[in-house]
Amino acid sequence: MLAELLRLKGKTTKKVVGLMSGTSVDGIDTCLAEISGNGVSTRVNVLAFATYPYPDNIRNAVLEASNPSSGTVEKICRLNFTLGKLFAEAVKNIANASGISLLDIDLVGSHGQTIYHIPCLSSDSPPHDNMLPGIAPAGSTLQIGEPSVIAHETGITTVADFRPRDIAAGGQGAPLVSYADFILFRDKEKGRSLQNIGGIANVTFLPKDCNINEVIAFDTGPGNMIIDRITERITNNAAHFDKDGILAAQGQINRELLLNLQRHSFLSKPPPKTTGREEFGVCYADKIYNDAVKAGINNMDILATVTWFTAYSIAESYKQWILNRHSISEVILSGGGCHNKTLLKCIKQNLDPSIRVYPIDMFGITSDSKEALAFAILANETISGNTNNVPNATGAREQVVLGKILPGRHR
Ligand SMILES: Nc1ncnc2c1ncn2[C@@H]1O[C@H](COP(=O)(O)OP(=O)(O)OP(=O)(O)O)[C@@H](O)[C@H]1O
Ligand SMILES: CC(=O)N[C@H]1[C@@H]2OC[C@@H](O2)[C@@H](O)[C@@H]1O[C@H](C)C(=O)O
Repeated sequence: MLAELLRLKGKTTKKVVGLMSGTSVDGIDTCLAEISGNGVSTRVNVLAFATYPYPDNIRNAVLEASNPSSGTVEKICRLNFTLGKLFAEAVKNIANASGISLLDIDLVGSHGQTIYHIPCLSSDSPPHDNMLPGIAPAGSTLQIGEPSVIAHETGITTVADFRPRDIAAGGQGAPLVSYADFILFRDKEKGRSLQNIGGIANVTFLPKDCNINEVIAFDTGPGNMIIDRITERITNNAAHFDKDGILAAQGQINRELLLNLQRHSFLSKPPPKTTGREEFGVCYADKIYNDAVKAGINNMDILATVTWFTAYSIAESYKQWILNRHSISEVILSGGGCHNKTLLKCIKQNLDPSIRVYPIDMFGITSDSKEALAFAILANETISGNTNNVPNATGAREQVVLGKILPGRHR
């Protein structure tokens, strides 16, 4: 293993595969990139990207495992190795599609699949939550997709399980892409927001000419998660998302429903903050839908209103936590939500007209590939021995080296 680590540390340009499946549970984002250098001198060249969709049974198994009322230790235990296989297949598929041998890939960085996330235990958490009273309560997080399977099946050294070390350092274990955003997008002339719209939406704000400790990053709230679930309800599961925002465009905003949504406590919570299915998942969205139907609101208006609320939660978080001290010149969007034209229109309407809003694709990175690329970069940092969390984003007490390293087959 030492020989492998020394080989990798000595290699200035590496072929790295980043793997990420997020809270939308739509599939495995797989990015093959050439990464040169490390730290602030990192340079990346994306060679290939693909999303390998989860088969329906796997998607349902992940959603079931993520729900405390249906998940069991046996289901999670089995799913961990099943996803490890699928993630390994994703590496093999992207290598095959790119016409390169697995032997030419130096490293894999795998986020895995979040099953459950507890950002932090408050000091007054119920005893059964905080089982070690008197010892600083920490949060906890679980990502599965067994990296030992990835390393064994591909023969490639794999870095995975990035979030726990940040939580061990007192942070919330998320958001982590802010490190990659800093590496790739900091600018000497202007402040810019990198806004991810995945199942959950999160922002990295890079003040003009900032250093890593000046980065502001947090989850802004729901991304596609509520929109997806309401779309499933109004289409009786015929659709999992509002393609291009076509359905929401047919509806009108219901003021009463919007006011109710805007009262969600997450919006007024100061950073550092992260969220997930636990707060904005199926249970939350189903209650919103069922109450709205009882109030006589029609389906398209419900979808139009939650779409507007998602945009509002993003813009409102800028006003509350960024624009009070900084100016934002541009917002660069990534994540699958970029494809929702109605959501993009709502975001622009909620932001000051002076702020330019455009997709990340203008920087040669597709909106769907950014997170997978970020975990390739994080893996390169870990193998280089560099700290790669952003304490200002997660609340960690210090910068730490994230992840666990599983050596590939002996070369
Ligand atoms: N054409 C489209 N029109 C509207 N929405 C779309 C379209 N394509 C994808 N999406 C949305 O993007 C979502 C997937 O986005 P993405 O892969 O960025 O989420 P994720 O990475 O799983 O989430 P997170 O960043 O929270 O981990 C889908 O669930 C859907 O809501
Ligand atoms: C626990 C977890 O998986 N959180 C995700 C989720 O999806 C978006 C947002 O919430 C972000 O905080 C995080 O993922 C991204 C990749 C991050 O860590 O930056």
